[in-house]
Amino acid sequence: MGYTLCVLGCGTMGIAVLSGVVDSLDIPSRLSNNHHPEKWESHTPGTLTPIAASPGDNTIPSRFIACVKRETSAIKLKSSFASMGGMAQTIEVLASQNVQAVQESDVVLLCCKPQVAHSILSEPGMKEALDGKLLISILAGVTISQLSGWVLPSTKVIRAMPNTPCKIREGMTVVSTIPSSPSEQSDNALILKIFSSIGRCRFLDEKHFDACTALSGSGPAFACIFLEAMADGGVMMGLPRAEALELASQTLQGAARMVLQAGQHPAQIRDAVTTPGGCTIAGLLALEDGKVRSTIARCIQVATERASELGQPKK
Ligand SMILES: NC(=O)C1=CN([C@@H]2O[C@H](COP(=O)(O)OP(=O)(O)OC[C@H]3O[C@@H](n4cnc5c(N)ncnc54)[C@H](OP(=O)(O)O)[C@@H]3O)[C@@H](O)[C@H]2O)C=CC1
Ligand SMILES: O=C(O)[C@@H]1CCC=N1
Repeated sequence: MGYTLCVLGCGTMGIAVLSGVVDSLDIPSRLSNNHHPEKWESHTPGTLTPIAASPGDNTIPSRFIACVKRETSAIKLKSSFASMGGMAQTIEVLASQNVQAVQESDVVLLCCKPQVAHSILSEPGMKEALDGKLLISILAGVTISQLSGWVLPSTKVIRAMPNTPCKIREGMTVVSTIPSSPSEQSDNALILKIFSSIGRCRFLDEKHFDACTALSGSGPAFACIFLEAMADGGVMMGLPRAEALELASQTLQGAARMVLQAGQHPAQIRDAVTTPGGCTIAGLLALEDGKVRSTIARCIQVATERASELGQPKK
C-alpha cells in the first residue's frame, strides 16, 4: 500500500500537481522523451523519473485528498477530476474539512495563498493532525522558519517551488535541501518521486527560493509574453493567428530542448542561426535596441524582490 497525499488548498497549483501525479500513475512512460542522457543529469538526482506503479511501494501515493474552502469550488473540482478519468476520478474532494483530511493523510502539500497559511495551520486540531508528518509547502515567500513556528517540532517542513506545467508533466520544481539522516533520505526519495514524475526536480538551498519563485514559478507567465509577442509579429506580417502561435510555441520549445537535451549553450544556438548580413542579425539588433536582455533580467529581479515580501507581515 502506498501513502495518502493531501493537498491543502487545491486551486491552480494544487490541481496542476495532483493532475500530473495521478497521470503519471496512469501512464508512467509518457516522459520517455525525457530519458535521454542529459547535460545536468549527473547532478540532478532523480530527474525525470516517472512514478513506477509497483504495488507495496510506500514511496508512492495511492490515496489522494484535495481540500478547498468553498462548497462551490469543491463541486467544480469534483467534476473536473471526474472528467479527467483514470486515477483522477479517485481523488476525494473536501470543503472546509482540513483537519479531518490531514488526520487521514501521511504527506500534506500546502498549496493555499501565502496569506492564509497561518490561519489554516492554526485551525483547532491541525497541529496534532500534522504530528510526525511531512508538510511540503509550495507557498511563495513563506519561510521554513515561519512554517515551523506554526506546527509541532515533530512535523517535518519542506519547501518546494513547482510551476503550472506540472499539469502536463513538464514542470520545474525546486525543493529545499535537507540534511540527509536515514529518515531524511527517505523523505527526499518520496519528494523526488512526486516532483520528478511531473517534470524536472532539483534540490537547492532555501536562500535561493525567492529567485526560483520568480524564474521558474512565475516563469511560464513571462515566457508567454515573449511567445505572444513573437506570434503578434507574425500576425503583423500576415500569418494567420493560429499558425503564428504554433510556430512561436514550437520554436521556443525546440530552442529550450536544444539547451536541455543537446546541452548546447544558448549563444551557440543563436550564432548557428545568425547568418552574416542575414535577417536574424537584423532582428537581434532590434531586440538589443529595445534592451530586451536587461528588461527580462530586471523582470526576474523585481519578481524575486516581490516574492520575498509575500506572506510577510506588512511593514
Ligand atoms: N499559480 C502559480 O503558478 C504558482 C503558485 N505558487 C504558490 O501556490 C500557492 C497557491 O497558488 P494558486 O494555486 O495560484 O492559488 P489559487 O487561488 O488558485 O488556490 C488557492 C486554493 O486555496 C483554497 N483555500 C483558501 N482558503 C482555504 C482554507 N481555509 N482551507 C482550504 N483551502 C483553502 C482555495 O479554495 P476556494 O476556491 O474554496 O477558495 C483554492 O482552492 C500560492 O501560495 C502561490 O504562492 C507556486 C508556484 C506557482
Ligand atoms: O504570482 C505569484 O505570487 C505566484 C508565485 C509564483 C507564481 N505565482
